[in-house]
Amino acid sequence: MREQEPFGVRLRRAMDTRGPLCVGIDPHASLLRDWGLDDGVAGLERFSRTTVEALADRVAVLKPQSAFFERFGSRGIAVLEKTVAEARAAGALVLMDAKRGDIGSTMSAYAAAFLDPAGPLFSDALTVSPYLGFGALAPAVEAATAAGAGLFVLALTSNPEGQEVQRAAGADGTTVAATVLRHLAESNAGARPLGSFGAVVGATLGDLSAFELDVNGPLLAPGIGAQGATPADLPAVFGPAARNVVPSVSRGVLRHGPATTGLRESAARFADQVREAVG
Ligand SMILES: O=C(O)c1cc(=O)[nH]c(=O)n1[C@@H]1O[C@H](COP(=O)(O)O)[C@@H](O)[C@H]1O
Repeated sequence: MREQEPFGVRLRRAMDTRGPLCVGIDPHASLLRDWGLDDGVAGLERFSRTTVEALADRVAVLKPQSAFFERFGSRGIAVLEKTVAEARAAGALVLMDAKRGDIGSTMSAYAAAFLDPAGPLFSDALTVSPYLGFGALAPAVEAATAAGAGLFVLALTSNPEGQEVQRAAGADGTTVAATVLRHLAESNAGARPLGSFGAVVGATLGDLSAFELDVNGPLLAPGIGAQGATPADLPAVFGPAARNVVPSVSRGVLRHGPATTGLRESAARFADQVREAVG
């Protein structure tokens, strides 16, 4: 039985009350250094806890990037577990950025790792990769639905290298990205006010009017800040779908730590700029 409301319902509410900003928790070695922390598990823990304490009570979504925790092995994963639990307890929705994707039978295990409410890494949503076929993600779709969780499926990523795969077209001229977006629209059909199955669409990509971005689900828009995009770019990239965009910033906010005020003021500035750009 579902233990909580669907992710799309919870996300829409959070976007409406807190504003739509997502802040990534990406403990780069260079950021740990800049914060005066050691590049080890103690530094990782301090960095993550500081970010959660500064932001989890005010931004809609926090997005820990799993790789930065995995690089410390089991002790890093233990910090990730605490980070997820503390962020959720403080009221943020947690999007686990692990970009998982495998054949269906293995995808079931990834779903158990991140989308089973009984698991220690259970998160409100998970980033997943559709490049083994959207259908291979079915176990994650099922697990997310059962748990009231969500998925963000890579569609048009913020990095320039993504285009050779994502804009490749089949015999009928349909691009890979358009196919992913169509599957998402089908997965979200009938959901109100917003489906739980989102797309990742970079804010760096310029005009995307060739793509049907209205999938009745959220659109995670990374690339703001360090990768060069700004909130002012959102209307031109997303058009009418901008109302469903969750703009995502990692280094652009994190570089203002370790002071809590620095992190909060930076997030507030991005949130203001998003409000000015998309209302
Ligand atoms: O899924 C993501 O979050 C993601 C997708 C994408 O297309 N581009 C992208 O940069 N990301 C992630 O978003 C974050 C961007 O970090 P900054 O460039 O520091 O804001 C990193 O954690 C990336 O892994």
